[in-house]
Amino acid sequence: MSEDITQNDGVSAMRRPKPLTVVIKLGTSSIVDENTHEPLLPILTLIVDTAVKLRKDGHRVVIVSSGAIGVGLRRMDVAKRPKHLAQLQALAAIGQCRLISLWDSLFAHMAQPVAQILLTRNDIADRTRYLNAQSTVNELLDMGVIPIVNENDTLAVSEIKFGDNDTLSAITAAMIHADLLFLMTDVDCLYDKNPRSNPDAKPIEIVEDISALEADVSSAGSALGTGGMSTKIIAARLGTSAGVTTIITRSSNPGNVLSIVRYLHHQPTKSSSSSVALNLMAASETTDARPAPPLHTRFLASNDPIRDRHFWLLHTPNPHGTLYIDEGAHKALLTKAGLLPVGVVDVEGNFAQQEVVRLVVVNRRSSPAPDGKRWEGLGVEVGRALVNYAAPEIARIMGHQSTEIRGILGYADSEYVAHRSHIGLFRGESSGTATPTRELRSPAM
Ligand SMILES: N[C@@H](CCC(=O)OP(=O)(O)O)C(=O)O
Repeated sequence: MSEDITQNDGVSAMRRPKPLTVVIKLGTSSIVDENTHEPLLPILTLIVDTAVKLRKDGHRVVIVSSGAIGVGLRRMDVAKRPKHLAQLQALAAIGQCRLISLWDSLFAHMAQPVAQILLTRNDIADRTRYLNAQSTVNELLDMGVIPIVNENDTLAVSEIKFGDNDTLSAITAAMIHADLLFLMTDVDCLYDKNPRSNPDAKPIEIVEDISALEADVSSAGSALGTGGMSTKIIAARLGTSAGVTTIITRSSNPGNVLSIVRYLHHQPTKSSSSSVALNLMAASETTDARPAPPLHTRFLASNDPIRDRHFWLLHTPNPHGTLYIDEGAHKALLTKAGLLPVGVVDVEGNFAQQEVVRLVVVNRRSSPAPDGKRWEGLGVEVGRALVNYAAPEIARIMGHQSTEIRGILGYADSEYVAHRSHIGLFRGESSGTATPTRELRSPAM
């Protein structure tokens, strides 16, 4: 992640880290006052200042901005967030237009163009739309524009909602292979206990392995927003699994973002071969004399990130069905083999070829439910796959050798029910779309 640059004299060559792609997520409570719903102009102005400085440092910046409903409440003089979905959607439609115009006018003072991107989960579910969203955001970044992303609340109903913008920001960051995701919140960082009720709570500054995290995430979201600390942890799991270093820091001091990025992007020595990737790691911090950055929690990105098609597969909502597979098949998937029909135990749903299904591991030796439901509802979801055969076909070939497929179906498109490159396996991160069969590995809380 670093590049060689040759100075004008053509003699001295040094390495300087490549610019970063930085996603900054602001929740409703950072955008509008919780009681009056008036925009928090001092914070918004500082965010603009920070984003413009990051751009001047050469970085690519995306803002994920909540606040449409909050701004809509103020615009229509509605005192309390309504419960009715249609009213919320109407307020979001009113507020989003004001919100983006507010961002646009603030950034216009600094001659910084911005763009509005509104997404629903369905946009992510459809592979073509996902790739379109990815290339549009990348194109905007190449043009030096700051995309401002929010959920398309007017279209999103519960089953196609991200639900909270923490998740949306992590999916956006993963989609564009961001280096850093900042989740701005009302505390400096994550603590081992709730700092509001425990004065001796200790900050957690670096999280190397999020699955081993022990922290109190009981702080609820604000009256307007939907998130809280727990959705930030889910977002951090998503982000880090996709190779995005995820940072929690205080939203009331947006300048922290700039200090942290500069700290992480700093090149310690001229001759060092260290890269941005190394700088994002905890170990490098013990060896250089940089001034400490502001307090924050940094979740380190996975060294083996799940990206592109695999990330999309795992986080696409509403899989079309379920394949129950045995433990032998699961083991084979872990060693990077594809899914053969012999390892499939049961099929649920009526999906077609090339649709996404859940993969659920069951223990073949434990007998299926006696009520004729077979394996339905049993097992643990371990991943998702894009299948080569439709549900009725898999029902016929399951348990058989691949060499028998042609004899059974009259044709054989592939020896695999799903090719390994079309299978994504969970590693402890949450898709936010988990099924009841899925055993989520949540942090000890
Ligand atoms: N999309 C919604 C915000 C969703 C939400 O509540 O997000 P957050 O405030 O980040 O918990 C809006 O713009 O009002």
